[in-house]
This record gives sequence, structure tokens and C-alpha cells, in this order.
Amino acid sequence: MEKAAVNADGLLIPVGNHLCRTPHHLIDFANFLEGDESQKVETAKAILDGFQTAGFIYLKNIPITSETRTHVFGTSAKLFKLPLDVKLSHGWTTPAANRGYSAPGREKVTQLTDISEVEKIRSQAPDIKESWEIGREGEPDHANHWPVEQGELSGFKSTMLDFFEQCKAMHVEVMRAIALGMGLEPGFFDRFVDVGDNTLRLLHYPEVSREVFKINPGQVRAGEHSDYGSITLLFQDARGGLQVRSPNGTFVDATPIEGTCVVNAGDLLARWSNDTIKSTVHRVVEPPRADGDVHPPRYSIAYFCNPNFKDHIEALPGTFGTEAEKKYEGINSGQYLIQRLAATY
Ligand SMILES: O=C(O)CCC(=O)C(=O)O
Ligand SMILES: [Fe+2]
Repeated sequence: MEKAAVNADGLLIPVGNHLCRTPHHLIDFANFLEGDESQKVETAKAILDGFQTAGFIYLKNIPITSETRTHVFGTSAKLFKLPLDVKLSHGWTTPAANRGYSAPGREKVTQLTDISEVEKIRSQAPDIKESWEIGREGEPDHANHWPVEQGELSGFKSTMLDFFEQCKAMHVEVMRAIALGMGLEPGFFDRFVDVGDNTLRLLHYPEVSREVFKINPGQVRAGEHSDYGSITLLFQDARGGLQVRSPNGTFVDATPIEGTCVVNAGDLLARWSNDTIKSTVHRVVEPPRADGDVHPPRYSIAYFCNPNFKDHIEALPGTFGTEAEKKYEGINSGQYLIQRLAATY
């Protein structure tokens, strides 16, 4: 049975085996950034609580304006209108670079690590999506791919780099909220997130006939997966289709709410927190509504945040009692990410 994570008057987040109305998972981020001390603490606790229970929260009143957002979405749509051969000339190459264009069918996000299983699923029903990844600009070994700036695409690079920086600043702030919520020094994570080893992923799910989903019930726009890093900032248009897996295994709709940003915790943050924070599985399926026989295209933007690639990540203070309660070995952030990416491309 599928149930809505969100309804018109508030947010429903699955808790245990039932759905519980928890409007505090729709969080006013301005209360953290600009509130008085008690508002800050209260908001930080709500953010942490959301990550510990659902793994997903919605933030409203974030510092990224709706004008910026509209502009970045518009620019992304223009990019995907480029001819396929041009896009392919900027093709994604290696997990270490993790930059450039992926055509539909290229990436099959999945929980599986067995390569033959991944291949089998890929051939049966490839994800109906294309994406373009932008990493930290100026990394010596890995240049970003930039389309030729002419016509509609003039200003592309500065638009994306500006957005990248704004999202990077959001990452720092959300991590400050998590630190405060956990009772750590508010700036505890600052030195782990200052480099900005993050990835801006533009996503386009092309128009698709409803028939495609009818013929193959397993067909999705993006397969179920968890994200790999610390947190992901997810901006979606109004189409819908994003679903989050509840603790009892059903998928619930994470309905778009205008003006909000969905934030979810990734696997490395879950590991860092000794599994006190949840990295929740999610996917993108056939949207709830169609214009006649076709689903219009859907656009989304995911900003994947990571601890600095050079950093060593080990169970956070306060998340374990004795050494024996640490569930994981320490690990290097960059190596962890490359390993995870290598399994899905
Ligand atoms: O498009 C979306 O809403 C989700 C994308 C996503 O989960 C991802 O790219 O990791
Ligand atoms: Fe994701």
C-alpha cells in the first residue's frame, strides 16, 4: 500500500509501522539562520530528529531565492536541449572525475553491488533520465565540462558556479545545525566541509508515454538507491514522482512543496553518526498525474555534499559508548565515494 509522505496541510513521515503526522519535518530554516538562541537550538533539534527518524526533511525559507532557483532550472532545461552528440562529447568518464553528461541508461542507481545483477537490471529497464554533473571548479586533475556558451547557453558556467557556491554554503549551515542538535560544538563540521568536494547534478527525465510504465511494471524514472555522501539538497519541479522508502518497506510520495528544498542524509553521514542518522532509500517513479497519454518531462537538481575528500571519517563523539560500540572502521571520504560510484556506472 502506498501512502503519501506529504498531504495538503502538513507532512506525514513514516514512523515504525504506521504513518505519523509530524509537521515539524517541514522546517523553517530561517529560524536556524536568523532566530534567537532558543529558536536556533529548537530548529537544530528538529533537523537532527528528521534525519534520525525519516532521513528526509523539507526546508523552507532557505537562503537560495526562488528567482535563483527558477533561473538555474531554466538554464538546465536549455542544456538538455543540446543535440545528443554534443552532450555525448561531454560524456561522464570515471568515478574519480565524476563530471559530465550521462545519457539515458548510463547509470543504474541501485543497492546491488554484484556487477552481473546490475547489468541484468540495466538491460531490462534502464532509468529514463539524463544527467550532467558539475564538480568543484579548479580541481587540478578533473576539469568540469562546460558547453560552448552561445545563444541560449550564454552565462551557463557562471550560473552554475554561483549556484554551486550557494549550495556549498547551505551544506555548511545544515551541518552546523546537525552539530548543534547533537550537542557538539556548533562549528564541529566546519573544517570537514570547507573545501566543497560536492557534486551539482542537473537531471532531466524526458517526456514519456504512460504506456511505457504499463508495459513494464518495473519501469521507473530513477531506480531505488540511497545517496552516498553527507547530505543531498534536492530541488524538484512540480511534477512529482519522488518516493521515499518507509521503515516497513513501502514507498511513500515525497510530494513537491513549492518553495522548499528536500534534504536527505547520505550513507557516509549515516556511517559517521554510527547509524544514528538514517540514509533512506528513495526512487523516482511514474508521476501521479499525466497530460493525457504522456507524462511531461520532469527536471530536478541534486546537490550531493561530501566531507572533504582528504578527510578521515570516524564515528562522531557522542554516538558510541565504548570503542566496541563503533560499528565501522574509519574511512577516507574521497575513497569511499569513488568506491560507491564505481559500482553503479
Ligand atoms: O530526481 C529526483 O527527485 C531524485 C534524484 C536522486 O535521488 C539522485 O539523483 O540521487
Ligand atoms: Fe538520490
